[in-house]
Amino acid sequence: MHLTRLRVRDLRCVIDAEIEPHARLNVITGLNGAGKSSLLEAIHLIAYGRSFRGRVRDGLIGSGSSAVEVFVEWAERNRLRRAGLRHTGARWEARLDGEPVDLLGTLSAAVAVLTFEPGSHALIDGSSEVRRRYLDWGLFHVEPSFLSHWRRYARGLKQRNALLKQGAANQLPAWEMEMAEAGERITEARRRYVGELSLGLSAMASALSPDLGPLALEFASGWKEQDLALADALLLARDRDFAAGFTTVGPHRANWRLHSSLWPAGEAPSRGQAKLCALACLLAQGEHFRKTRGEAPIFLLDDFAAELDRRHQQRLLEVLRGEVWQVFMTGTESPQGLEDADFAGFHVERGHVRTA
Ligand SMILES: Nc1ncnc2c1ncn2[C@@H]1O[C@H](COP(=O)(O)OP(=O)(O)OP(=O)(O)O)[C@@H](O)[C@H]1O
Repeated sequence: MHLTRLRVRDLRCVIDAEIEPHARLNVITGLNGAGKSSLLEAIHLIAYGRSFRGRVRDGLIGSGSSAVEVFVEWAERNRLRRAGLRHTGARWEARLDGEPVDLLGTLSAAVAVLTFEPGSHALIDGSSEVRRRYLDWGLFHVEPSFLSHWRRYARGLKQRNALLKQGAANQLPAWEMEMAEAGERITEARRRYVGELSLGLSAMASALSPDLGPLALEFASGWKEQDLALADALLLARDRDFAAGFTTVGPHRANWRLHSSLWPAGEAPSRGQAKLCALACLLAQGEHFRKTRGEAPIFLLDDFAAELDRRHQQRLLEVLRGEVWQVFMTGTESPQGLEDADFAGFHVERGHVRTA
C-alpha cells in the first residue's frame, strides 16, 4: 500500500499542509523544529490513533486549535481508499472510505505503518510491554482471529484482577477458563510468529550491518509453559496473586529476547546496537507482512541520519531501495547516495511544506 495524498491540519506547528507522496521514497528535509517529524506523526496517528511522541493531548494539537485532523488517501491493490481522523485529545471522529468508524482499530487494520524513531531502541532494551506490542501488531495484521482471542483474554484478565482485589475466590474458575482458552491460542500464535520472523531477521540484519552477526529471537510465554498448561499455572498462582492483588502469570507477561554474538548473554547492547537491531526487527516484520498479505506496509524513518552513522545510513538506503515499500524519511539534509534514485523531496519551513 502507498499513500497518494496526505493532508494535515493543526498538528503542532503544521497549520494546514498537503502533499502528494511518491509511491516509493519520500525525503522530508528542513531545519530543526521546522515540522518534519510532525508530518510523520500525522501518518502514525492515522495508523495507531496516537503519536509516537506521547499522547495526543500532550501537545500534538496545534496551539490555538481544539483538534488535530489528518486525511490520507492510499492505493491498495489498484483501488483508491481514504481515511480521516479528527482528534481533540479526549474525543475522536474517524471515517474510512466515506463511512463513519466506531473503533480506532478499524483504521489501524486498514492502514499499516511501521515507525522507526529516536525511541525505537526500546524494542530491544525497553520494557517487555514494547516487545509484546511489536508481536501483537504483526499478529493483528496477519492473523485475522488473533484480535478476538486477545480481547477475550484481556476481558478475563480484567475480571480476574478485580476478583483478586476483592478477595472473591468463587468466581475465579470461570474467568480462568476463559483466560486459559484464549491465552493458549495467543501464545501459540505468538510462538509461531516469532519463529517466522526469525527466519527473515538474520538476512535483514546482515544486509543492514555485517557486524550484527546471526540474530535469534527467543520467546517466553509468560508462564512455565514447558511444565504447565495455562489453566494449571493460574490455579497454582492463586495464593500469590491474592497477595499481590493482580495476576502474576499468563500471556500478559510474555516477552522475547534478541540474541546476538555482539553482546554475550547477560550483557546489555549499546544504545547504537539496540537501534540497529530494532531497525532489523522492524524491517523483518515489514517483510513478513508483505509476504503474508501480498502488499507492503508504509515505513516511517524519523531523523534517521541522527540515529545511524553514515555507513549504516547507506546500507539502509540500499535495503529500502531493494524493497517495494513506501518510505517517508526525515532529516535536516537529504541523505547522500540518492543522486540517481527516483524519489520525492519535500522541504518544511515553519510548518509549511513545499516540493523540494
Ligand atoms: N502544540 C503545538 N502548537 C504549535 N507548535 C508546536 C506545538 N508543539 C510543538 N510545536 C512546534 O512545532 C515544531 C515541532 O516540529 P517537529 O518536531 O516536527 O520538527 P522537526 O522538523 O522534526 O525538528 P527536529 O529536526 O528538531 O527533530 C517545533 O518548532 C515546536 O516548537
